[in-house]
Amino acid sequence: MVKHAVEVNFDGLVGPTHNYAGLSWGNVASGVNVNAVSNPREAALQGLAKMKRLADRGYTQCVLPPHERPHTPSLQALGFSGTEAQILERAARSAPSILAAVSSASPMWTANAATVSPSADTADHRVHFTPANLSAKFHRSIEHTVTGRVLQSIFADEAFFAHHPALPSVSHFGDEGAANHTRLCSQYGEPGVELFVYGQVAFNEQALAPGKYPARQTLEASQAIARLHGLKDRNRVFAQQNPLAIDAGVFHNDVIAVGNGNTLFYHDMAFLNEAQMLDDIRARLTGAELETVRVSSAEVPLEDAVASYLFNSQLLNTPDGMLLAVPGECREVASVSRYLDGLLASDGPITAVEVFDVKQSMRNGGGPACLRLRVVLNDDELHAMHQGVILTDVLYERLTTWVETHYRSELASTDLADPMLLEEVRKALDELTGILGLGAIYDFQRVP
Ligand SMILES: NCCC[C@H](NC(=O)CCC(=O)O)C(=O)O
Repeated sequence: MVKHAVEVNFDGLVGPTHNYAGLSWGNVASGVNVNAVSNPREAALQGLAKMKRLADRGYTQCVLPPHERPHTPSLQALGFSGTEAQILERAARSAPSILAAVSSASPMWTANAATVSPSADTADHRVHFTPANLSAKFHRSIEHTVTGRVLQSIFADEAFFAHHPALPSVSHFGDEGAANHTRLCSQYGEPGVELFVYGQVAFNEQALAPGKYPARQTLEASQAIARLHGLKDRNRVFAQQNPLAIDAGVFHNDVIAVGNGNTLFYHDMAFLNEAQMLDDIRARLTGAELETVRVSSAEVPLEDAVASYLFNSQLLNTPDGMLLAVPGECREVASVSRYLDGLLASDGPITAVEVFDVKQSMRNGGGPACLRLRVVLNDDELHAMHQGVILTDVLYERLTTWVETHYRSELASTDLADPMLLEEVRKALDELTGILGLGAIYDFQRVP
């Protein structure tokens, strides 16, 4: 019997140290906005407003907490010693890039938090989670420990949920989580086809790979996740990203493709071997025909797709078709805005477009889809998970007040060494774990 299931979106709450440090080579926005002054308060409120709008429309919306930043244990591991103030001061003086890396609010992009396989797809019929090692970028490689703790705290019941440690943190198994993973199905509760998209093959030096920018996800990582999660051949497809797209700034596949239900929305430059991939999906998808919404380079040039983040949109079911939740930048790029008008006039599966302002995050290369981790849960699983992270009106109000109380409205790279900032962050996060009922998830809460 197929169980009723829903897609739950877990958005990352933007952390109090949100800043522009230019840490992500290959991510165009991160490079362009390096050293701009950020507004962490506005960033967090924009994220909360997106969550609230979707919750108000009836979607089950949850929150994932930010991480402790600057992360002084990472600085200590790299040889900076003394009091916390001295550690920050010494890092700022001799290694400002390292201080910036351990201060990034990058855990906000929860599409990179983990890969999640719904119970309808897995061999043991549990929901499987693997935090992404994010080994391609130092500032992101320090996320998975706390991400794993948070996911285990929320999905604690072993009868329903299985947790794996992150893959080995080396480039051979570079894993960027759900940003390179999308699932196609007829109904959420039916077995689906999980599409794993990788940037390069690690153990074959001859294989085609991008020449300019790094490919963050490897085939070997994707295959390992599929094995760990107990996915059978009929529940998984592996496809390579077009290296030309990566070299044009498509550092994750979710910058150029998004799937939901039986629909795959993508750009014609997204995949290296599109025809084969579509055949592989069609051969496996049961209960529905695959619908493709393919955007040609003639309609939307690749650079416009990257500038607007058209494909970094959330594709959501509505009672009559699908809603595309796009970033505001899509209406600022002429070809994309025109395309969206045409899309709405067509009679395809996407029947509505709504604009969301997540500009603070966009300037670091994170659109609406980067900010959320999708977790398909059946009714029993939804009931079994920790309820304190579900966004209700009350929680929205509490989190908004919490942000307004604790967040600065300006942050420059020179502020990262301010010991007051670290104190503010810890005070705020300590309060947040209380609000969300998550227990001691941060290092500073666990040190005796
Ligand atoms: N899925 C969107 C991820 C965006 C993220 N940006 C960053 O980390 C930029 C941070 C900075 O440059 O300060 C990344 O590239 O992984």
